[in-house]
Amino acid sequence: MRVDINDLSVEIAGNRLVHDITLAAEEGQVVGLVGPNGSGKSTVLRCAYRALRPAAGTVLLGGEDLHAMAARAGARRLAALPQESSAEFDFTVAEVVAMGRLPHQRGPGPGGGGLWGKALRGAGGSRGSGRSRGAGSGGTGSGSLGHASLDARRICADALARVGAAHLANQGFLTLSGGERQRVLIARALAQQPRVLVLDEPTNHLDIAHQLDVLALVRDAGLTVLAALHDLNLAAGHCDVLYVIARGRIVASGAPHDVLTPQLLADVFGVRAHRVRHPETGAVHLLFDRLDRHDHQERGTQP
Ligand SMILES: Nc1ncnc2c1ncn2[C@@H]1O[C@H](COP(=O)(O)OP(=O)(O)OP(=O)(O)O)[C@@H](O)[C@H]1O
Repeated sequence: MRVDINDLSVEIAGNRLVHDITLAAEEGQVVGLVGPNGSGKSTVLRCAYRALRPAAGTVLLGGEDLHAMAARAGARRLAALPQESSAEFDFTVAEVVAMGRLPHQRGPGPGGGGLWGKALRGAGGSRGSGRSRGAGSGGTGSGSLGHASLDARRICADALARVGAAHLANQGFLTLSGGERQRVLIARALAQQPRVLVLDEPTNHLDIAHQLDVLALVRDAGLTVLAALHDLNLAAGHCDVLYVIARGRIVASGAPHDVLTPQLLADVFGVRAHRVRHPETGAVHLLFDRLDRHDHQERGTQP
């Protein structure tokens, strides 16, 4: 399913954070957003997964306005991994992944019982309850899916296995390391079986092997992906198209190595870049040195 973000602007408390952002991800493309800290990547993505309503512009999923869709219809099409999950899930890993199935569950929606109610309580009500569970103390591994269909259980188990976290199924989410949490939240997004994935820094907290595994997994999932990434080599190696954002505006877009030129990297990121070839694969990699701040400021740009 293609994604079109058209002329998107976001204002908070009278400040315009992003201006006239237009970008497109074609069906099955992995599209990366790169840019310095505070440039607006998360703000754009938050509009794309409906955590923020834009002041102007649209987010279209397959040509339909996401912000005009019912919540459940949107969640069947699009799953998100926010940069920092504010929810402190007092649930087992299996239960957290099972929440990915909520948009597909028949019966009452938000405000009703079952998993919807449990998830909503978890996002707010359980904060600070201190009722976290250790490994092996939290039930059956199918967790809250005790009453779910075999199909849903299989989908959740498969999603956990794909991120290499099947062994964590019974562990309390609050007891996980940062990288384990990140992988479980990616499994939850996969269990949602969306057509579009929006990922804000998916490699956050992950060791290098898991960074490569998760990006390969995302690449191979066949979904349309919109991802904010800080590591420019990972972005170049795993994205079909990159958009560069600086100070709330898109300043470049295209195939990764056409976009990440030494000039752009100097202007936008304040670094001197050297292109080198991998001795075995021949793939281009970038090496960076910090540009002298004085030089950088004289060019009228800000890192
Ligand atoms: N709720 C808010 N209120 C005020 N300013 C905000 C709010 N949310 C974001 N901003 C500001 O908007 C700008 C863009 O923030 P955003 O989180 O989108 O940047 P980013 O490119 O994702 O940064 P990073 O790489 O550091 O994650 C920043 O200057 C930030 O301080």
